[in-house]
Amino acid sequence: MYSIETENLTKRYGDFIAVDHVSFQVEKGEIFGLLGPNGAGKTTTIKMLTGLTPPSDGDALVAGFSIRKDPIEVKKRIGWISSEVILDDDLTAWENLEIQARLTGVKNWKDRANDLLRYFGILEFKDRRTGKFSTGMRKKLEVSMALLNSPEVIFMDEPTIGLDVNTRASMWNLIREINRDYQVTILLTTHYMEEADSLCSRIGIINKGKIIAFGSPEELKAKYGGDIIEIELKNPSKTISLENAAINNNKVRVKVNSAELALMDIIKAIGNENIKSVRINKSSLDTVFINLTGGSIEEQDFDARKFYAMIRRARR
Ligand SMILES: Nc1ncnc2c1ncn2[C@@H]1O[C@H](COP(=O)(O)OP(=O)(O)OP(=O)(O)O)[C@@H](O)[C@H]1O
Repeated sequence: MYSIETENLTKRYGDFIAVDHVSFQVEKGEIFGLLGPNGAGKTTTIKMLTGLTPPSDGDALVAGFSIRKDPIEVKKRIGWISSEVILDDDLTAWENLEIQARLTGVKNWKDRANDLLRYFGILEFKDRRTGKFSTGMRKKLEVSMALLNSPEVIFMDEPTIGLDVNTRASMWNLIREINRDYQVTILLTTHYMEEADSLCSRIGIINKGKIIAFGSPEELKAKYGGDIIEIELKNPSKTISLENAAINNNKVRVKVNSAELALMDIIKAIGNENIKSVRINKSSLDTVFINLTGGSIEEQDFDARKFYAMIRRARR
């Protein structure tokens, strides 16, 4: 059973195609990741799935309703956490929840709000202005707001962008916990490989508006990844014959399916006496992305614009 099914979902801005005939399914209860560099089309996909912008072509069913025909029914059944700040810092946590309840048309929200604040351990701060909240507390409140209408699906656009390492780790735990305890399907976007690897049961890799690969992190690594064995030679002038090897000065890089299985044969082929050091790089989503696109999602892709907008608002 699917919580999200997209078919040829497409968004054009003039002649430019931001999302290009994207089709995928997200199973009920899973954490699904859309992974890709800045400008790949992740936010635009979320905006279409949450009814914020209509598709130019194609359609999607979210919680069983068409985003084209029944956007209002879709909105009733989803929660959304944007990478932008959504809290009003001049209001208390409780007042922010009240606004959320009004915006989403949730009638008897108070018991649910109390339960959520208790679940996240911030009930005692409910009457404190959110301007005084730590980043971790803000995230918990934002997630509480997204869960207020008991959604079937929560969309999270770059949920950990700009967070420090510790807060990011807490956010990962929190995402896993709400997925388990509230049985909510989660679709998140990220350009952090390790985030997708750690959190998602399945991933769609999106680049230039197209899904270029699809599967569990393990499947993607097995199909497009591969381990790399790097050997430093003592005597680079000695001839070496190895398949899939790139030799550069005194370094040999060999791409293999499994480093553990291939290592002994490679050492034998090179000769023990000619080896200075051995390094193994295990297959990662980074290798997958490089193999698929020829480039990597690097830290420079980090979106300073969004991050600083968030900080400015948080300080206001
Ligand atoms: N309203 C718009 N008008 C014109 N082009 C747009 C509009 N919104 C997005 N785009 C373009 O569509 C492409 C996809 O943008 P989108 O925001 O979906 O990417 P993304 O993968 O979420 O990356 P980011 O993390 O930078 O937001 C980009 O090239 C962007 O410039």
